[in-house]
Amino acid sequence: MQTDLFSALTWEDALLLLRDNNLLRDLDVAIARFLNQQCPQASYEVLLLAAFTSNQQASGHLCLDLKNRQLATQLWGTSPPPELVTLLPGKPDDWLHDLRQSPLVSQDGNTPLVLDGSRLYLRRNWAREVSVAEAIDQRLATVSPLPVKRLRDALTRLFPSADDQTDWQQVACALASRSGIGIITGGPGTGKTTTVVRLLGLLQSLSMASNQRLRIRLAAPTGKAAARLTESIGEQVQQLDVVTAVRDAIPTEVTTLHRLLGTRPDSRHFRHHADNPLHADLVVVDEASMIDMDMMARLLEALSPHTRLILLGDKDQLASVEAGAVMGDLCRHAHQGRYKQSTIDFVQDTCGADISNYQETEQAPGNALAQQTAMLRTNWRSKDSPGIGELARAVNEENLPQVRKAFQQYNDSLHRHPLRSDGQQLETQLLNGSGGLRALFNAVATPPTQRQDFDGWAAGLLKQLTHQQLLSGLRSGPFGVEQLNQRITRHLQQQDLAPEREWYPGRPVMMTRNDYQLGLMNGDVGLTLPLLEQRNDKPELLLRVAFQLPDGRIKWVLPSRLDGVETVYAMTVHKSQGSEFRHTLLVLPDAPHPLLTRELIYTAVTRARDRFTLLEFGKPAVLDSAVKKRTWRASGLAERLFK
Ligand SMILES: Nc1ncnc2c1ncn2[C@@H]1O[C@H](COP(=O)(O)OP(=O)(O)OP(=O)(O)O)[C@@H](O)[C@H]1O
Repeated sequence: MQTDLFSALTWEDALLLLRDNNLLRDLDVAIARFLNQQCPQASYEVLLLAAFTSNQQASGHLCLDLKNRQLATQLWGTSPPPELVTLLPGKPDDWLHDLRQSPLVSQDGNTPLVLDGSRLYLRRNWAREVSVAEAIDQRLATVSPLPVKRLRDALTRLFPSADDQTDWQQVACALASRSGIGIITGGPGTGKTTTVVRLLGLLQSLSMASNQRLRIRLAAPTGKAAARLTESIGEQVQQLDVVTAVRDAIPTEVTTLHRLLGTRPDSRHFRHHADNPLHADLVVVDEASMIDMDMMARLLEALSPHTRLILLGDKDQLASVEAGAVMGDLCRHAHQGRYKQSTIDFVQDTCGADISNYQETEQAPGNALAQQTAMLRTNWRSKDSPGIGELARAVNEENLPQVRKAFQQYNDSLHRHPLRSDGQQLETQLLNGSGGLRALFNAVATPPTQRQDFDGWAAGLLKQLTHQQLLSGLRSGPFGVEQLNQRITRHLQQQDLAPEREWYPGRPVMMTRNDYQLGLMNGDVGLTLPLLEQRNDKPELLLRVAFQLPDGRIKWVLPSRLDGVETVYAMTVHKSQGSEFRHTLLVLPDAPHPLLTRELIYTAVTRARDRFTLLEFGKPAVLDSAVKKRTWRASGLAERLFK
């Protein structure tokens, strides 16, 4: 039943009106229609709430939390149209009452909608969340205590320089070695890769001492992240202080999660699942903040109970594109530690370190997962460019004076440029300089003459492409990547660097979907290059797009073979996750925007290795407003794990 202006509307009219006002999608209306077919007596309110629940996935939420103070924003967005709000009469308590009475709703997953406390889920999302929580609980219960003395000896060998200060890398290794799951979080350069390589050395040497060689698999959510980790792991394994046989038994090839689980053509299902688990004793997944709830559920399903899982990632980065904020939920209290006395004793015995400052309290108790979680706290890389680390920390701590101070203090690596939207300063910035597009286009214009040099040339240019990257938090609008890419392409044409054609030498492209036949994944970046081929004894210039595969090989693809690609002079911050660029430039629009959040700014800043530039089309307050806004995603995972 409803009131006011729209009192004569049926549930279907109301949903269509909401859809026409972009508050719902066609899919959400279709779900409500389906539910109405299943249960013709379903009430107006329940059908509307079902459609709104379905719509939450578009914003990354797993459910509609009827008791959360952000409910109004979840339902209506940041500027609710007052007359449309009356389409859903009543209050959350009334809705909860209606839902509990509805045959479409249960608490145990036997109905299309599930009400869990005050959280309303579509059954599939609820089932995913429950399965992730249960799988993590099971893994936590798989305790595999190694003899303390052997562990201590091995840890001392691997971390020889551990002084009086707590070496969190060593602690992370100790914790991860004792159960079926370990979580290592830390900002950029805090040594996640270093730690995991030492952990692999530790576990493999202890296992090989008992004549068992661990089957280890390494993975990351995207091809780019996998390629980056392959490179850094390869270097670190070489430096590992273990016997050669152990070093040789540590893989350095990192695959994508999709490949790890085994994609099947034309199917959403993977080859590995509960009935056909992965053949692995230890699985390490990097960039875990990019894993959504669905993928995490599939990953956990594909692991047999004895397989140890290590998740690495930065809990403060943007959450996954799809629904869920799994890493954030798993690491909710990582900063505080919340260790139990037994964990503190274990760390003292194995590492000789005192972590009692991070003990749980009565008000802040630690759960089993917290005992398996370690946060790395020292940024080792920032010694080279401390400004980036300082800025990232200030953003993370919502410390606006410190953000401003960082830009002033580190003006060699941090820059703020106010821009006019009608000027061409943006284009000038991107073209000039050592990592700029002009240098790239010049290099592209001189292809090697010998076939055997093609791959090396392409690898060098793909690396050069990462010297500079323009990012935006938005896709559409004048400051979104779509228009920025058009703008830059136009400018390159005006400068006679690019012709007015779709495909031309120097055009960087990004995959916008997975192409299993080509072995390319959504987010992979390629560069269009001219190749000199001999055809009928004559040199002919052919265009091919070069991609670097996670194992370092170059894959050449005909442009016409690529249908899911877009130009990528500018990239969304979401898509930049898992990548690092020497110079990262972030465009900020002329006014605050709901999508610009602290996590987004932090993620953009931490993509930069040497320099970070803010290109501001509006007032400095746009940055302040973004830093003050936190991303929030409705999910019950943390509560399930911390119950
Ligand atoms: N304990 C340490 N002592 C000295 N240098 C270290 C230590 N740990 C890591 N480093 C150095 O810091 C740099 C960053 O380390 P690493 O690549 O392991 O960090 P990460 O957290 O994996 O970084 P990313 O941000 O790329 O994910 C490397 O050059 C590494 O050699």
